[in-house]
Amino acid sequence: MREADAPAPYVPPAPRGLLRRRAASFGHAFRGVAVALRSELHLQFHAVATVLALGLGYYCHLGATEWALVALAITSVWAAELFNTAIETLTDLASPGYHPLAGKAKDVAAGAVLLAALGAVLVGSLVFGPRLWEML
Ligand SMILES: Nc1ncnc2c1ncn2[C@@H]1O[C@H](COP(=O)(O)OP(=O)(O)OP(=O)(O)O)[C@@H](O)[C@H]1O
Repeated sequence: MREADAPAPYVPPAPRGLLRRRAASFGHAFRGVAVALRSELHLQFHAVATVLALGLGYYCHLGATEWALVALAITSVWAAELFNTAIETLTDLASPGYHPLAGKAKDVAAGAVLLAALGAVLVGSLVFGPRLWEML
């Protein structure tokens, strides 16, 4: 069964009150990350890479600016991958059959992930490269 044909999940009524609605929105967002993480192999790879980068950063005693750069690089890749997953899902829903525009949407979304990943490799090389070189 295609994901698009799956029965719609139960959506509870929106909670009353501003704070409860905000809390519910955070819940939806975290559920989105969890759902994508369970289904997307690329995100699971990013999760492992994130743990490794954080561990290496701790080991190398990074400074505040370096931590900021590494954090930005990590979150950029996660954000791009999550947008890519959302676009792929919507594209499969809107265009289950072959369509050049569907292909274009997926290729462009994948391009965003590629650019974010290249940026992360650059940041990682500049921050960790010299330290690892010294260790060798
Ligand atoms: N409905 C479609 N119409 C036209 N081309 C498509 C369509 N679906 C996929 N493609 C082409 O196939 C490529 C791969 O699509 P696919 O949905 O398999 O994503 P993927 O890159 O394998 O990502 P993932 O591994 O996350 O599923 C797209 O980038 C696009 O070029």
